[in-house]
Amino acid sequence: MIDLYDPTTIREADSMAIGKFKVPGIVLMENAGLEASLCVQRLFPQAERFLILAGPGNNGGDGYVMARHFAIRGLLPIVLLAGAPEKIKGDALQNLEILKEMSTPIRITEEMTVEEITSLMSESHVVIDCLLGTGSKGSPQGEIRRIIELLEGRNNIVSIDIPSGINAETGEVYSPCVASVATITMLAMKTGLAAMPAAAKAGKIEIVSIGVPPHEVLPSLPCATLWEEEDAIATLPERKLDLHKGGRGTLLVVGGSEHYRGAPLLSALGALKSGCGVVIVASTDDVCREGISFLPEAVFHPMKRENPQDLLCWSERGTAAVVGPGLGRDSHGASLFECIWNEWRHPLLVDGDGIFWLNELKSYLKKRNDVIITPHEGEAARLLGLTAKDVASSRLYAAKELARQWGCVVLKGHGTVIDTISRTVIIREGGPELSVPGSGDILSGVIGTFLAQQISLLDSASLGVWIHGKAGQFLAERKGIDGILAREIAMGIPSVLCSLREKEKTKH
Ligand SMILES: NC(=O)C1=CN([C@@H]2O[C@H](COP(=O)(O)OP(=O)(O)OC[C@H]3O[C@@H](n4cnc5c(N)ncnc54)[C@H](OP(=O)(O)O)[C@@H]3O)[C@@H](O)[C@H]2O)[C@@H](O)CC1
Ligand SMILES: [K+]
Repeated sequence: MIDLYDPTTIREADSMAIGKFKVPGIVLMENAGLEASLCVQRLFPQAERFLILAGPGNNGGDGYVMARHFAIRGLLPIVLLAGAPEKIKGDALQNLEILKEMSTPIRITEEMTVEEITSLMSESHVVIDCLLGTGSKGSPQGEIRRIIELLEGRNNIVSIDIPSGINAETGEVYSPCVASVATITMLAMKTGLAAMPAAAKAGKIEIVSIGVPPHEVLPSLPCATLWEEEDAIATLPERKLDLHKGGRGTLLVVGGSEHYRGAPLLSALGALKSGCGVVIVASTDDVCREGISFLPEAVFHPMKRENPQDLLCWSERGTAAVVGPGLGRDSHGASLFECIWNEWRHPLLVDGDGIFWLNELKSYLKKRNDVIITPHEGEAARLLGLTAKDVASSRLYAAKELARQWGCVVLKGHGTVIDTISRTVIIREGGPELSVPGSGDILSGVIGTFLAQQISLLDSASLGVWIHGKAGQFLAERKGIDGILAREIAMGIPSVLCSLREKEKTKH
């Protein structure tokens, strides 16, 4: 698990380092710049010529320290000051003054032509972005804007602390924004570096020390966490030797309609391939009849249109339900959804058309605190009264708002965000291979499986998303990212689980 902190918390930690540990700010900057310069050399061992683009704040200050250490090692740094030099103050100014005493070239971008700047960029082995850090606000302006625009298309940029032009708290990307091959971030990872769309601008992330122990200056609860394989291993349900199928959970999947017959079957497949004990597909007569040949391992419950309550006969045996895959948007779908939401007494996952009905029927629905909703950006936008573009540009914010209304939300898309108001988890496994029809249905079954085994909402959602993403990734490595069928993702899940359990064994 990688802990993530917003810029305000990081700035408080910096102040605490200065206050509690009595480490002067200039020493923190020295440590940050020295460590960052070493890190750049580890990433680019052959590089000799470094172009350091420095903004007016302390992010620029880190750049002057880096330039000094490159020069000490006999390398060739050049510093370009972007923006008015009279704005530079404090620790950054002091480091600039030191640098001025050395022979390192320092130039002011405002006095340079585009050709001069771009030819320096082209001649450098590595361009280092020290334009804006955690003190940046909104889209880059003035000279900094001009310089970022000139960086467009370059593939040798390393950003210091954050790529200039992202919002380090929300993961929003402003225009223009630096796109880096690597980001060297100080003290701890910032939330915006893990959240899409900004995560795509950061490249490989390296965390460097500023000379104080992070756990001494950072709060014990991070603002969010990035899930890793070790978290999936730690969350896997236990498998005792005398396990029976009931111990693997009993999941009811409610969905399917005339035009969407496959969705509940894919959800059931996702559940069975994730190790669910019993899966009951409650659907139309046709789906149940045809479903038996697709998935004979499932139990089928043909629904009575006139009596949705009939489904509740599974309340005794069932331990969780998924409602929504292909459910349909006619009155039958509405009454089924309302019945399950208001009367099903076990944890519930709402997906697909279930999310449509959630929005339509919200004033008729009881308050529940055992529900996971799994919208994609379009569905999230509808629930929030925003556009899909708004949601895509600020995924952390959208997930938090949805969690406030519904308790636990899985905002799908690359860099899935899971939010329960008090906790935020980001999962980066999986890529474009997962954006295929039926992939979300599979995911609902995977998460449903863990819910059915009494794993908490947050852990079920995180484990389900991680496994689904990893299955996609394994598949993409062998077959590429195009033409994957959703059922192939499900078929890959046992290998993911197997590899996690193998690693679990070696840990003990
Ligand atoms: N604190 C510490 O102990 C340590 C901090 N460290 C380093 O300091 C960094 C934070 O430094 P910081 O606070 O000086 O902010 P930073 O991002 O460099 O720039 C602020 C300047 O940019 C300007 N500006 C803002 N937005 C803008 C925009 N959109 N477009 C154009 N200009 C804009 C803003 O102008 P103003 O708003 O004041 O007019 C101001 O002049 C941090 O990321 C890390 O690298 C490390 O050394 C470890 C120790
Ligand atoms: K930067």
